[in-house]
Amino acid sequence: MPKQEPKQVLVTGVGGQLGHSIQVRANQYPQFDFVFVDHTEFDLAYPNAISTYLADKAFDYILNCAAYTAVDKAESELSLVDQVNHLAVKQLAEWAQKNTAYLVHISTDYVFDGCHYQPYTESHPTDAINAYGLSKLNNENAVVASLANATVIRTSWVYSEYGNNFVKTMLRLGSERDQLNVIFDQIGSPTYAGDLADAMLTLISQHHQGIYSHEGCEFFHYSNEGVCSWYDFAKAIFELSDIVCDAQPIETKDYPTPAKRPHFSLLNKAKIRESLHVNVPYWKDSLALCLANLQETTHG
Ligand SMILES: NC(=O)C1=CN([C@@H]2O[C@H](COP(=O)(O)OP(=O)(O)OC[C@H]3O[C@@H](n4cnc5c(N)ncnc54)[C@H](OP(=O)(O)O)[C@@H]3O)[C@@H](O)[C@H]2O)C=CC1
Ligand SMILES: Cc1cn([C@H]2C[C@H](O)[C@@H](COP(=O)(O)OP(=O)(O)O[C@H]3O[C@@H](C)C(=O)[C@@H](O)[C@H]3O)O2)c(=O)[nH]c1=O
Ligand SMILES: [Mg+2]
Repeated sequence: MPKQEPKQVLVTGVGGQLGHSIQVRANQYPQFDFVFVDHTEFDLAYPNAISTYLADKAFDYILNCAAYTAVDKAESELSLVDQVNHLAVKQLAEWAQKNTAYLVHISTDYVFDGCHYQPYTESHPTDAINAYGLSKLNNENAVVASLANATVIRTSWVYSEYGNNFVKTMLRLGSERDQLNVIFDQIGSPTYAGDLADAMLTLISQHHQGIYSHEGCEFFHYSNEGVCSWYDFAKAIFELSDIVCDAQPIETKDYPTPAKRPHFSLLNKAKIRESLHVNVPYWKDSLALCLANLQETTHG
C-alpha cells in the first residue's frame, strides 16, 4: 500500500494553555503535519485577515484553541468578544465546510446557568451565564449551522504549566499572603490542559483512521474526573506545593466580580469516554503532575 501523506492540521492559539499543550505533544503524531499559529500570525479580531490567511491553505483538520478568555473583561468588551469567540469561529466553520476540513472547537461550562444539580450532559438545555458564555454559545450554534463536520468539546476550569490560570494565581498569591479567601459555593471539575490536548489528539487520530466518524457536528464534555469547589482546589494546590497559606472558604456574594459565575458546573463525561475511550484522570492526580512539572521548570 502506498504511504499516505501526513494530514495537515491547523492549531490556533498556540500562545495559550491548550494550544501550547498540543504543540508539546505534536511529535507523537507523525501522521499529522501541524501548523501552529498565534495571535500575531492569525488574528481572529479581523475577518479579512482570517480569509486572507486561509485563502491558499488546504488543512484537513482545524483545532481551534484561540479564544477571548478574560471572563470579567468580556462584560465590557462585547463586540470584540463576539468577533473573536463567535464570528471568527463561524468563519472557520464555514471554511471547514467548504474545504472538507474537520473542525475541533472548544466551548465552556459557562454556556449553562449553573442551576442544575447533576452533571450536565451534552443535550442539557443551555442558558449562558455571562457575556463570555454567550459568545461561546453563539459559536456552538454557528458551528452547527455551518454544517461543517465538527466536534465541539465543552470543558471547564482549564489550567496548565503555561499562560495564566487559577493554579498559577494560587501559587503566586499563596506565597505572598498568609491567608486567602476562596469561594466554596461554586463547584465543578478542573481540567489539566494536557489531558484535554491528549483527548483532542486521540479524537483526530481516530477520525483519521476511520475509527471515529459522524455526520455534522457532535458535542462532547471533557474535564478531569471528580468534583471540587474553588476553595477545595486552592487547598489542594497549597497542600501539594507545601505552601503555608490559610485558605478561608467564602460565599460568592462576598467576592463580587463583573461577570456572574455558575454555582454548579460539573460536566458528565460518559459520552466521550464511551465513544473515544479517552483517559479521564482524577483531578488531583493531574494537578499533582502539573505542579511537579512546574517545580521542575522552576528548580530543574
Ligand atoms: N481557560 C479556561 O478555564 C477554559 C477555557 N475554555 C476554552 O478552551 C479554549 C482554550 O483555552 P485556553 O488555552 O485556556 O485559553 P488561553 O487564554 O490560555 O489562550 C487563548 C489563546 O487565544 C489567543 N487569542 C486571544 N485573542 C485572539 C485573537 N483576537 N486572535 C487570535 N488569537 C487570540 C490568545 O493569544 P494572546 O494571549 O496573545 O491574547 C491565547 O494564545 C478556548 O476556546 C477557551 O474558551 C473552556 C473552558 C475553560
Ligand atoms: C483569585 C481568586 C479567585 N477566586 C474565585 C473567583 C472565581 O469564582 C474562581 C475562579 O477564578 P478565575 O478568575 O480563574 O475564574 P474564571 O476566569 O471565570 O475561570 C473560567 O474561565 C473561563 C475561560 C472558563 O471557560 C471557565 O471554565 C472557567 O475556568 O475563583 C477566589 O475566590 N479567590 C481568589 O483569590
Ligand atoms: Mg480567567
